[in-house]
Amino acid sequence: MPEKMEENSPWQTALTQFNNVSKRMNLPEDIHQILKHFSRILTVSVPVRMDNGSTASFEGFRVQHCSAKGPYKGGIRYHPDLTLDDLKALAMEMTWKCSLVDIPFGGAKGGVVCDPKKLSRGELERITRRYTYAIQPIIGPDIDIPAPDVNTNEQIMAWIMDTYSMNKGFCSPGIVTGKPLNIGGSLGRADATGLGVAYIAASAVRQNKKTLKGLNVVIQGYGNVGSAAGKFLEEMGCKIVAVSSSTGGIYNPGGLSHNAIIEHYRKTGGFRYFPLAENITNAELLELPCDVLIPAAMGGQITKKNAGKIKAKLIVEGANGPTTPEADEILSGRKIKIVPDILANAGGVIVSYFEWVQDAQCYFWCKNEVNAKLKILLERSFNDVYAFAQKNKYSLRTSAMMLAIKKVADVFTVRGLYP
Ligand SMILES: NC(=O)C1=CN([C@@H]2O[C@H](COP(=O)(O)OP(=O)(O)OC[C@H]3O[C@@H](n4cnc5c(N)ncnc54)[C@H](O)[C@@H]3O)[C@@H](O)[C@H]2O)C=CC1
Ligand SMILES: O=C(O)CCC(=O)C(=O)O
Repeated sequence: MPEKMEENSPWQTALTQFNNVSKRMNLPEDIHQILKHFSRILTVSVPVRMDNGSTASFEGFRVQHCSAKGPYKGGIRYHPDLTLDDLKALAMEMTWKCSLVDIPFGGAKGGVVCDPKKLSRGELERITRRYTYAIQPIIGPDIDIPAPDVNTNEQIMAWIMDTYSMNKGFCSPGIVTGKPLNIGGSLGRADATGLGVAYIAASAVRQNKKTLKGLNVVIQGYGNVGSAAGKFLEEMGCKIVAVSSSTGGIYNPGGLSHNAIIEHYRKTGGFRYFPLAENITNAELLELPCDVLIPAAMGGQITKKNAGKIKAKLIVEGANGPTTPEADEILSGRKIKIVPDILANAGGVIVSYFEWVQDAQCYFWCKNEVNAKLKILLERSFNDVYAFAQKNKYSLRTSAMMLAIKKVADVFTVRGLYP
């Protein structure tokens, strides 16, 4: 019997999902035991001088799950509600994600408990530099390579790269990905996760002999991932009908122009009160009628409370962990297809891998080359997962996890890392 999955913390959910998939695929017990634990969890104190002269101490973490296939890889999140529990779930998911799309990394995730909206640029820089100093003993271009996640961006990656390089005494571009171009960033990284979401949406509708042309799309969270997905899906012929940020969203069944809503956000700091659109809450947005729903904000948004009211035909998970296991079951009973996060949002870490490769060889690729390689990896991964799901009658999530875990287990078997 699979373990019952309550709407629990992200870590309990990730662990229960792993336990259930592991049981289903008869994962050897010794490998199961290795993978349910973490290689290393570091908690750090980040004391920082604030602009008003006081000193504040923030809590920071770096969680490293498994490095059997290569250095640890995963983003850095700045959020006031961040917990170690969130990061454990996210780090484990990074191991599965990298494995699924065949890039030579293991999983990690980190972050600082802080609210960037309440910090000045100087405070943000000092937090980032002090956090980098604190986790420096366990990161490195061949050890653990951070990247952007929620509320972090290429400027923050530049400060991490600079602090690490200063402490080492030489310039080390390969320490982070998602950096600005002029310090070793890759063309295409900023948009890669969203472009990947669009490629995956196209692959998913292709299975029903359809194209994206004319499909209505709703996107929760129009940040780095959501807005890039919106831009590319619009270019591919979709109609973006609703978008949101943490303060709420807008809806126009006739369609919203990507450029116009971005300009409105730039001027007002939000999407609400956009001309010719209805203001809606994030909860209302998830229940709108549409062809494709893209959650691209925080985890745990689609739950047993709203899963019965979702009207989308297809869900493509831009965010990490947006659907709880109970919601998954309800949606699957309602025949709503879900492309899981570890496949749908893998475009970001794939181009991070390309950035790391380019930094190592000190030779940089053009954007077409980056995007073409991204498309090949994502379409191949989607086809593998889809074929496995069809053959075995599993959901796309279970199939993706099984394929990913199997590849990690095979590495343990060959390397002989287990007793
Ligand atoms: N940045 C990346 O390359 C990758 C990000 N992800 C995941 O995608 C999601 C979004 O990440 P980013 O776009 O990088 O972050 P971001 O910080 O650029 O954007 C987040 C967006 O979500 C909105 N938001 C925050 N809380 C919300 C809430 N409670 N309800 C509705 N909207 C809310 C924000 O206002 C913002 O528009 C996260 O789950 C992240 O882990 C996954 C793979 C890669
Ligand atoms: O680009 C990366 O290395 C990691 C991105 C990330 O944190 C994620 O895929 O969730």
